[in-house]
Amino acid sequence: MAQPTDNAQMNDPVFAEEQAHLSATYGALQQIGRTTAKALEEAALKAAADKESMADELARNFATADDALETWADFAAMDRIIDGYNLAQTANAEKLKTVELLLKRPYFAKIVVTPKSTGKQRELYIGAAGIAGEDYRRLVVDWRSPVAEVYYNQSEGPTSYKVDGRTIEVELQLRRQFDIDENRLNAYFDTTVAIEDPLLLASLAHERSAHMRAITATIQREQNTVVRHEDVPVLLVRGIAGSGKTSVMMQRIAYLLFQNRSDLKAQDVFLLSPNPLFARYIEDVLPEMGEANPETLTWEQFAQAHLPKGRGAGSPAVPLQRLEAMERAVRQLEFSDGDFCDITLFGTRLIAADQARKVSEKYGHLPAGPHRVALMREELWSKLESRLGSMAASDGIQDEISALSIEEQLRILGELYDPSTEQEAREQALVYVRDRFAEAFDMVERDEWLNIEAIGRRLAGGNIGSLEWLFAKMLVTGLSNPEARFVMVDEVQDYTEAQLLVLATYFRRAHFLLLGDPNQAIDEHTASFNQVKALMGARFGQVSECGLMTSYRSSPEITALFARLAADGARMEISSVRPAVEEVQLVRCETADEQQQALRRAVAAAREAGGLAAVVVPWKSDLKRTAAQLEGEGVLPLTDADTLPAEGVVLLPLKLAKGLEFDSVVVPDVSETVFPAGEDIARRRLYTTVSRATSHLTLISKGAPTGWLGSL
Ligand SMILES: Nc1ncnc2c1ncn2[C@@H]1O[C@H](COP(=O)(O)OP(=O)(O)OP(=O)(O)O)[C@@H](O)[C@H]1O
Repeated sequence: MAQPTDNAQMNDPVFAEEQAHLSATYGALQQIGRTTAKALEEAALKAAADKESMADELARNFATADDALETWADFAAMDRIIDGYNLAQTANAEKLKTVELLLKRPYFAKIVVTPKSTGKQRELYIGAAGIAGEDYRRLVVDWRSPVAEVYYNQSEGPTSYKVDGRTIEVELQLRRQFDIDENRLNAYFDTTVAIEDPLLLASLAHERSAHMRAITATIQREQNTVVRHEDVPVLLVRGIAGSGKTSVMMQRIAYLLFQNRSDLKAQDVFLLSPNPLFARYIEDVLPEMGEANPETLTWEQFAQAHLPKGRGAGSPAVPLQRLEAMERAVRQLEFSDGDFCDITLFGTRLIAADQARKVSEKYGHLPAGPHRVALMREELWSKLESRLGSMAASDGIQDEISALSIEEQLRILGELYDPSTEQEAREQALVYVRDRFAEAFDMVERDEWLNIEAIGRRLAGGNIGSLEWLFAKMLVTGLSNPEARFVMVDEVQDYTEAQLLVLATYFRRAHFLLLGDPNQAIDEHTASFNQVKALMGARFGQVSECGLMTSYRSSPEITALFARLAADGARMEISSVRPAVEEVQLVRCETADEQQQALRRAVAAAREAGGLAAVVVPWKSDLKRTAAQLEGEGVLPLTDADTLPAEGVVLLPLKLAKGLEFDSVVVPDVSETVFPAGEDIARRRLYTTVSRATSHLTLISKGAPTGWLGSL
């Protein structure tokens, strides 16, 4: 391994050579940037000028059918030319984005490989994106390109990578990592082993920041298995706390977007995150990699998007058997009179329940399910149109329009209401009525003419909560998102089987990446990994699995503590790659007063240690009391609506701390009363709490500490 000091750099020919290569690459990138920006500007000017002259030259002659055809052909040709400009502009804009990204750090690694087949040595520089020089030679190779796999495999000598399922055998002669800022080479390292990976250690040594960072340059071998995993219906990743599950998930999204560049858009990817605070914590990772964010939502946001207004997401603790019974019952479902509702808007009934019932009867020969509902929806749509048509013809409407302000008339009609003929009056009235009742079409589209509550109760054989309501709607109307291509579920151990079934039904064509840690299941009734596998296996046929056992977050001392708290199977394999910091502090107090003093001292020490510290309490209901104990200490209580600050001391409940990390963590009470030794959920809650800390952990106990801590 070469890690040149400043002095050594002067005399190190390799360093000088690499600095020269970096300077040349940087210069080339700047040149590409300039050329591309110029091309963009010139093309924009030319397009504007051409559009103007093309528009002037257009004959706009519709006198005869032939003239009209010719005019349309001219228009189409003009459109094609404009499309061509737009395409070139988009490509150039993309290129400029890549240059901007690479100018921050042109590359982070170099590999020298010799393919067995050709025996011709290749030198490749790997960066956050790929780009070719003006001479068309590859300047930087994208980290997601097939050959870059060799870098992540981390072994010198004979190795291989895959292209379209074909294995390419190569000899890796050199694997060099770089610490680079713009055009300055700080150091280079020739390495293969993670534990001696200086770039990784340097990256881990940086203070943690308010936002999660991409780990592109330092993805480890076991993590790379997940990032570059072949496309499978369901990939289940089990990883200990801080093993990089979330980081790996973000890298995989970037990888998939690259792999499927031609047809996968970020909006076809969905990310289920534990809470909005966490969603904000990760929102910079993909943009930092030059990619757009996927649709990120919590379970509550997902559920509420489909539930009737005012209905909460409800409890997810619904037995799976109940949903399975509903699935069986829907096969025998018959609609009955009470299953239909009026569509009413602003006090006007636009579609009567009885109309919906009649439409349903018309399709009575079909099973009461998605196909029949789709046909009914279409017919009710037409009925709504005719209803609005007759409303437009009624006298009252004309008075309503006349009473509108000038601004409203212009907004809705695009002109003032001043019809010269009956026909014109009716046309304008129709525009007005359609605008006023536009929401009614959405109501028809959302099948609000169906009484899902009543149908759901029949399917479930009793009263239903929000989750059953949602599932009943999916079963009966076919509500789903068949366009979604990938669904990522972080913290999967916190989902119940029922929630997973709802997600699997809604995203029925998507491929799933599920990441979690059974030791971090902090709620009752959530699915075990075996249950996750059985459920997803039954729906999608195949569940592939990967494991992550190294902690990149916590010091060895903290990792050793949560490894002791892990369930037996995982305990032995858990390790940390960070340098040692300090022992975990356990402060035993006998009185409430002592505990408060200890807490205040711990908070002061955490503040002193720098970075971001958190006081993590078990429940939301503990917040008020702890905040009172810490009054005057400048501790910031956090809620769902907040964003994580870069430094200071925050106070938050465990549920909100999920997935996050802090330089210091203070736990106000780890006594037997709060974490009873006989309860497994207490073990998991303690494991999750302590594993939020990267460097400093202080546990305070009022009375005897929980038996889960053993002889700490
Ligand atoms: N290969 C890596 N290189 C650099 N940093 C890494 C790497 N892998 C993980 N990390 C860092 O380790 C920390 C933990 O990562 P992450 O939050 O993704 O883990 P996790 O498994 O999702 O954690 P948890 O389940 O405990 O919430 C983060 O600070 C992340 O940046």
